[in-house]
Amino acid sequence: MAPIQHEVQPLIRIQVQKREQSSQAGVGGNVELRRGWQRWIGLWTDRPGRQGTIVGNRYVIQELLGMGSYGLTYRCTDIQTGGEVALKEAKPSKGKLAVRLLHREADVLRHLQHPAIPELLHTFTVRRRYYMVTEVVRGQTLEQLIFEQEQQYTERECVELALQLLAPVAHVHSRGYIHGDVRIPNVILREGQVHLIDFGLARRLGEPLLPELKRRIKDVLEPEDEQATPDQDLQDIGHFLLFLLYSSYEPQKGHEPASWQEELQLTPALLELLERLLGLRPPYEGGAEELQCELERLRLLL
Ligand SMILES: Nc1ncnc2c1ncn2[C@@H]1O[C@H](COP(=O)(O)OP(=O)(O)OP(=O)(O)O)[C@@H](O)[C@H]1O
Repeated sequence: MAPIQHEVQPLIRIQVQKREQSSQAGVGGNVELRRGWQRWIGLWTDRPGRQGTIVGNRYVIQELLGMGSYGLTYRCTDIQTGGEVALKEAKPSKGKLAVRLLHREADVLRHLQHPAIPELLHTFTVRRRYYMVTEVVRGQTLEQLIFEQEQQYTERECVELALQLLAPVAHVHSRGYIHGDVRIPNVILREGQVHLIDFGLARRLGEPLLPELKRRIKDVLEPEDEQATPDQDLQDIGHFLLFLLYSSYEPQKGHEPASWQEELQLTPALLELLERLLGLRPPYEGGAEELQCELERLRLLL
């Protein structure tokens, strides 16, 4: 498969790299030594709970679903209902910021109700650790599908997936928030249906980025990203589409890296849509609704 990361990277707004860069910000002195030390402490303090461990007298850990920058998420059995849930814990090594983000995530999810967004079921604190319980989405993230399963998507399938993703994103906007982190690792596909997860960076429309996060990513933050606007999620859908489209790109022999426009050779209407999403042409003033109409129109052409 094509080296997607490399090809798309120059265009991807810095979100993909935010996490790595954030750990470097403000580090002085012997950077390597300090980083190594922090990594070691992180590995120890963030070691996942074992299978069979009961959390909060109610949730039995079955497996670790994933460890992100600020949280550990487990698939658990709820002893009270017998059902499966996702249990997310703030990453201990990330201290108060991770706990704050998890509280914010639960607060946002409380305001959302959409079939493509996991429902918030419960929050609790045990031994000063905060936990959030949501519906579990059994499936694979688009990141896993593209990079591990080497799944390839046609233009039409990409448009279909973007349309599906737009539904929960539009719902988030209609409730007065932006998701703020619409990326392939935060989109799960289950039985062909898209689900949007990870609301840790969600913000109220117009709300500036948390000062703690701003400090960590000050080198890479674009000024227009500071105040939350729906455009940021739409731009992220543009990057999401690029990742999907590159999944079926095969470089020619002796190929020199070129722009994504040259490499992907897209249907003109799709090219225009992407350029508008990525800020290379006038944006969609009508937000998610206008984008939805455009994608539906495009689907008929492909
Ligand atoms: N409700 C869920 N159902 C199924 N899997 C989930 C769910 N929530 C999270 N996961 C899995 O756990 C991983 C980490 O969860 P999440 O993205 O919420 O953590 P995070 O620390 O906020 O990550 P990030 O670094 O991407 O911000 C996800 O990539 C996904 O694989």
